[in-house]
Amino acid sequence: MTQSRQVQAVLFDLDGTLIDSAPDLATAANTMRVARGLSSLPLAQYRPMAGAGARGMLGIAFGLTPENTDFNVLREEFFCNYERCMTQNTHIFEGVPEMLTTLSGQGLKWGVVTNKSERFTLPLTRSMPLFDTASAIVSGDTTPHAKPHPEPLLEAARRLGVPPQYCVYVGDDERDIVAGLAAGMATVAVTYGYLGTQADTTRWGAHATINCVNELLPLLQLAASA
Ligand SMILES: O=C(O)COP(=O)(O)O
Ligand SMILES: [Mg+2]
Repeated sequence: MTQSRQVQAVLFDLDGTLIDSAPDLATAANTMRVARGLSSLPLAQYRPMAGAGARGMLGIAFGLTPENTDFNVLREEFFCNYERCMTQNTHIFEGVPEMLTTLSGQGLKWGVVTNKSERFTLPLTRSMPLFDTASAIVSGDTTPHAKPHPEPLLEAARRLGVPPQYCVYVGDDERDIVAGLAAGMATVAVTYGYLGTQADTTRWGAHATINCVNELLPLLQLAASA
């Protein structure tokens, strides 16, 4: 982190940052393929696009883009499948529970800002006790705009009662960093989720990039004492 600022709260993206939802997203897309007589595709094929949610999965499964006329109908079918399987093989990334416990122990608040809609975010986070200690959970449809718009991040900061300049936003996609910077927050890009360490995150403009969960706390302590 290059800027000197006192960190009071850490906000996290959900998919690809706190949780690995790629297996269940892939299952929802493969269910659609199988229903059409096509074979399932391997998870490795879906994984790099998991950060783009339904759009990413439908792109891999059927080469679909939001410009296709039947995109919305197929996306709703995907959502219905995902709703049925979304807690089956989704897990929290290694090191996340310990990292959040340490953050809370240091008196920092934490929260979630995701582009997933509340329809999925709320049941998913309620199914994992980890999220009981989150001070705010803001979804893609909680405010009128989703990331890369800064509004959901500003809403989370409001709910935490922490000015945005004292918040750090951690995410695995360029839209996370764009939103964080627009909200006036310090930003950290992560590569351990769906992208892999070869990902070129430098052009996103994040204050820092981490390749594993354990790198976050030293970075924040550095930022806090800089
Ligand atoms: O489901 C999505 O579109 C992505 O969700 P995320 O913002 O938590 O990465
Ligand atoms: Mg993400």
